[in-house]
Amino acid sequence: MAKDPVRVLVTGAAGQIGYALVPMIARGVMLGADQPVILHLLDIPPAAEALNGVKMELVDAAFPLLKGVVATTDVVEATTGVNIAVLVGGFPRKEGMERKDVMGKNVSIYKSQASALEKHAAADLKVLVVANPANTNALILKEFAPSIPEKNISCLTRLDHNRALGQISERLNVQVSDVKNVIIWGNHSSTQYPDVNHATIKTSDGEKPVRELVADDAWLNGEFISTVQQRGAAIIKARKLSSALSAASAACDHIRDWVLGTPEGTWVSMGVYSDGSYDVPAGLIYSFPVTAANGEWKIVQGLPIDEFSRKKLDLTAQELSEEKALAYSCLS
Ligand SMILES: NC(=O)C1=CN([C@@H]2O[C@H](COP(=O)(O)OP(=O)(O)OC[C@H]3O[C@@H](n4cnc5c(N)ncnc54)[C@H](O)[C@@H]3O)[C@@H](O)[C@H]2O)C=CC1
Ligand SMILES: O=C([O-])CC(=O)C(=O)O
Repeated sequence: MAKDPVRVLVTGAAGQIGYALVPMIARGVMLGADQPVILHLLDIPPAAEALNGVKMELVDAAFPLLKGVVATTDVVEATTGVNIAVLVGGFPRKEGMERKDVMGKNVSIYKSQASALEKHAAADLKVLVVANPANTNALILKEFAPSIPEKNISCLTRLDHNRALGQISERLNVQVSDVKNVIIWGNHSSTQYPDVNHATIKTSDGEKPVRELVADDAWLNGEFISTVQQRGAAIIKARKLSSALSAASAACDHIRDWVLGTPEGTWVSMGVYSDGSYDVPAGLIYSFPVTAANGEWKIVQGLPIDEFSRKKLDLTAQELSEEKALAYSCLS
């Protein structure tokens, strides 16, 4: 029997990530090739005409899985009945800006969208915040939507995770699909800690540690980390626009693995509400290694954390605590 359609909200749908993301969702990249979808697209009035253009193109693409498109500038209409919300709407960072610089503009959007989602979305709503500062926007959303279970609110660090896989694959000249279990800890910002201490590569002799195959700790502890941390800025410098196709693809990976489950023996990185695991302060949205099954994620427990890593986990937690305070000061 055909499945019932899932309603997926994309905010900022007239923007550049939105333009890359909506066709992926309509093709089944996010929820599977047998899952019909109804897209809810939200943007603000100055972008209404462009948003309508996106809707026209979705119609023109004749996607078999796409059962409807609601394109609107009305938050209530956009959020009504949605099962999944991918929140991309906001102001992107420009060259020379840190993600903190876009804080004031964005947190107030997330406060008001929290209320709309709480009132109008489906009971099983899952939220992915993409817009920066992604962790802190997600935290504000959580705090101003107390009836949405905290386990249903997350932010995107999968792009950073995929960037780390990509760097290892390039360095060793191996297939990216043979690299797994890198971790992005902490904030989706330049303090994030891309950790390869538990990452492996599939070889003809079985799985081997990334550290052993790279055999260059100076690179792994230095340039590798800074390249992943600064990749967003490098893309902005090259394109004069921030990452879009890779961000859209990562958003699909994030939701797909959350809803459909992670492969056996593989974890991914997701920004989720901290419960104090790994001595990360509770009450932050922090990126952890997670596995998912039956639509629920779980933080991978018990990984040994060496002294080098400990400092980096703490540094990015510190930044998130400061961002939280700054966000509240922007809201007051
Ligand atoms: N977490 C991650 O890995 C990444 C996050 N980002 C962030 O994603 C966000 C979107 O990036 P782009 O698509 O490149 O930006 P964009 O400027 O092309 O699109 C943003 C869209 O959001 C709309 N918008 C603004 N306020 C809104 C509101 N209140 N409600 C609904 N829509 C609203 C704008 O009109 C625009 O159409 C930015 O905050 C960017 O920094 C970008 C790349 C990666
Ligand atoms: O760097 C930015 O502002 C956009 C972004 O989040 C990324 O590409 O990781």
